[in-house]
Amino acid sequence: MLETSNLGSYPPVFRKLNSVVPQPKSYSMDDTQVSVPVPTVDLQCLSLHKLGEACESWGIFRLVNHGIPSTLLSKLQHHAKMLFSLSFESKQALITDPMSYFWGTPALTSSGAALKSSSPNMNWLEGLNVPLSQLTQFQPENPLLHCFRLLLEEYGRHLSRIATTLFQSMAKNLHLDPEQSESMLEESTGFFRVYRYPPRRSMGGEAWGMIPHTDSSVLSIVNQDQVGGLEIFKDNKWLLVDPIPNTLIVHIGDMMQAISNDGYTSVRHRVRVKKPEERLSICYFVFPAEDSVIRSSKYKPFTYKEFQEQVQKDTRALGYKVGLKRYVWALVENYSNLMHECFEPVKESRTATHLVADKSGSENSP
Ligand SMILES: O=C(O)CCC(=O)C(=O)O
Ligand SMILES: [Fe+2]
Repeated sequence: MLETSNLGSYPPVFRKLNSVVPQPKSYSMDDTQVSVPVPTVDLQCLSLHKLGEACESWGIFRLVNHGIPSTLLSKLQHHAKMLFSLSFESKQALITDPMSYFWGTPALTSSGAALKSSSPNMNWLEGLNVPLSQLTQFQPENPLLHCFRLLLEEYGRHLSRIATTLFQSMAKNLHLDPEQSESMLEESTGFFRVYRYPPRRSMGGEAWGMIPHTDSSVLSIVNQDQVGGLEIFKDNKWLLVDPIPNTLIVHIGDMMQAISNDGYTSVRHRVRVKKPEERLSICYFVFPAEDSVIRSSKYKPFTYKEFQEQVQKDTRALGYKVGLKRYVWALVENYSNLMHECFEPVKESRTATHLVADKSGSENSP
């Protein structure tokens, strides 16, 4: 429950607990909530067949027997909770480069600052952005932050191991060329997002913690507390992914979708904030090496760097992420044919976006 004494820990915009946040129609909250048992993958006895099925049919799975001590998971959650409960001003002062503190949006620039978007949507969250490769440079004097940093470092080593093991098994399943696939998951690109979703009280007090989106990553690995709120879109329905202690949720991201030639799907998901309790999650994202070219029969070749720059451009200009649709061969070709038929020069402002943008698609996120 949100204690009044804790109010000062929230960014001011979240302190008017009963204010209604405007949400576009496509994000309407009235659909029913049904829990879904997402497929389970056991990392200790990894079945390539089960893993393949989960990635093809769901784009998400629950990971068990991952080898992370439960004490590390609970210490991380506990420390994250304590950090977030510091005053808003202390967090702004303490959380400095290479970490960053943000709220209201998960869309950040490469330096970790909130990205200015044309979208009016408010995501009901505050978060820390933590680039793993720069974590050792962060030597905070604050003992709580120092301890949290050490825990994240240890956790980061586990997640690099897990992501690599999973990716290598996926690459085997997909018969990827081992030499080419090596640069498709670059451990040094890994970063954490630690989120707190402030609670909402009754009476019209509803908002999205995070609006519907797909992740741009190869893989994303979520460690959520027991409050719940993560939902996925499957078979035209939004379904709740219940929290289960000591398990992790793995999402297929856009890059994995492209690498797999659409064999695996980057799952659309969102976070609902409804309960009068705050929710905490610690999410890990990993990407291809920035300049490695991703080739597939579905998409024109691109590097992750280009993709990310495009996502940021779209988010600034349109208010949402166009994502992979921008790179679909057929759409790109149709568009240029259309232009030739019209005998018109292709104007800078009329890019393929106008043909492929899908506002229900998503806002930018990792
Ligand atoms: O907090 C969560 O459970 C999910 C966060 C998420 O989807 C994201 O950061 O992209
Ligand atoms: Fe996400």
